[in-house]
Amino acid sequence: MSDAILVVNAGSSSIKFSLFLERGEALDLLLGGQIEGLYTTPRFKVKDAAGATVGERQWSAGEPLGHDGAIAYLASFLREQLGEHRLVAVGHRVVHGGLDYAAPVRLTAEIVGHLEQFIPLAPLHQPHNLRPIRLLLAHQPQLPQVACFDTAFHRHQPETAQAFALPPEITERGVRRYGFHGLSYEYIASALPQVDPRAAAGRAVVLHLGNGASMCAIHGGRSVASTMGFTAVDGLPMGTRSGNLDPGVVLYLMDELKMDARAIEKLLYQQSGLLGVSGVSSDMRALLAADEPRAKFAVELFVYRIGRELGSLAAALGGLDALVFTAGIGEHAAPIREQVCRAAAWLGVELDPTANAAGGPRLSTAGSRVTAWVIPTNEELMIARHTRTLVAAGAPG
Ligand SMILES: Nc1ncnc2c1ncn2[C@@H]1O[C@H](COP(=O)(O)OP(=O)(O)O)[C@@H](O)[C@H]1O
Ligand SMILES: CC(=O)OP(=O)(O)O
Ligand SMILES: [Mg+2]
Repeated sequence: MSDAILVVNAGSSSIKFSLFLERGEALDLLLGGQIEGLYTTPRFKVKDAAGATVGERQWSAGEPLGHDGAIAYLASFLREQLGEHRLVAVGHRVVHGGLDYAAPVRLTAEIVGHLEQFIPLAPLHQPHNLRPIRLLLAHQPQLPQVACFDTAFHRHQPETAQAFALPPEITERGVRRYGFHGLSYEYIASALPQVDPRAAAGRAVVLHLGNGASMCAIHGGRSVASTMGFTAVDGLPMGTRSGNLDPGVVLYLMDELKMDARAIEKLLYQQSGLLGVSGVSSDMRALLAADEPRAKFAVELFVYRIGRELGSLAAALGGLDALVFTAGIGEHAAPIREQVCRAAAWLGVELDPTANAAGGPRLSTAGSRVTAWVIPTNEELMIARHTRTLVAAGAPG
């Protein structure tokens, strides 16, 4: 029998989860999976640490499963899987921690109330992140819950990296650059010393290219700049998000197209990015396989923007020692990595095409001045580590 930590990453249409067992110093994955397609075509799939399927279910269109139903289903599934093991804590990914949360925190109803104020800053994520926390607080108030924030890793960036050029009365309201995907970057920063000690002590740009996509400049293990800002719609074009935009475009949409805030929100978060530009799909696999010129242009634009941001982040670092690719596209899309590395040749990146086609981990030639790597991210393990540390320290709940 072991103590178990459940990790929950609840998104707008999916709930991802992992169950870890505490084995001395180690956190061993027992199982991990997700319920995706909530409200449309819900599918549940769970695998054990060796990748074998241990649970699978689909719901028919006549059984619209939402967040609450999915959580109830998960609770009974996990109770069964836990068997002899004892659930000691639940760790959650919470996307926005605002100004106040620069580290993980043991959750109380009061803190959840405080975190609800950031819903407008992360409308695709925050409300869904908080929902299972509220439900668990109501049903199992004695079970320790910990929030791990995507913003926390970036909170110690230099002030110049965090500030917008706005008057202080606006900045003081918390209107500043936060940056996201911090749990992923923190995990990569923890793994890089074993992979490339020189870069871990020096200057690396990590490219988290998933459905949400961002890049982070890391110096000696600390975040110094990132492409996402006040919200997770900033920076690179993403699956359905626009990425950075001249703010004048928003004024134009309001004044000339008479769009209100909700309509603009929908456009920028759900109808833009790879999906909006291609008109085909938000999924990079579909775009790489498509012949339509618009699909090709969406990929070209994605790579171009990455190249531009790379120059900017390398400038913030004062040079570059390594590039690290991670998340769905970064880990699996060799053609994207190849194009990005070619666009980064001027910085000293020399790609080894064979290594790239093989998926790395090293992508650069032996003689390359700047190294390039694939490191699979593990936000769940990072959350489990934080949760264990906080609960072991007896943080009050
Ligand atoms: N083999 C692949 N080739 C190209 N893109 C891929 C591949 N596998 C996954 N992806 C991309 O990764 C994206 C999902 O990344 P992921 O990090 O899992 O996202 P999220 O955690 O934000 O849901 C998908 O939208 C898809 O475009
Ligand atoms: C912050 C963010 O964009 O997260 P995700 O990639 O999960 O959408
Ligand atoms: Mg993700």
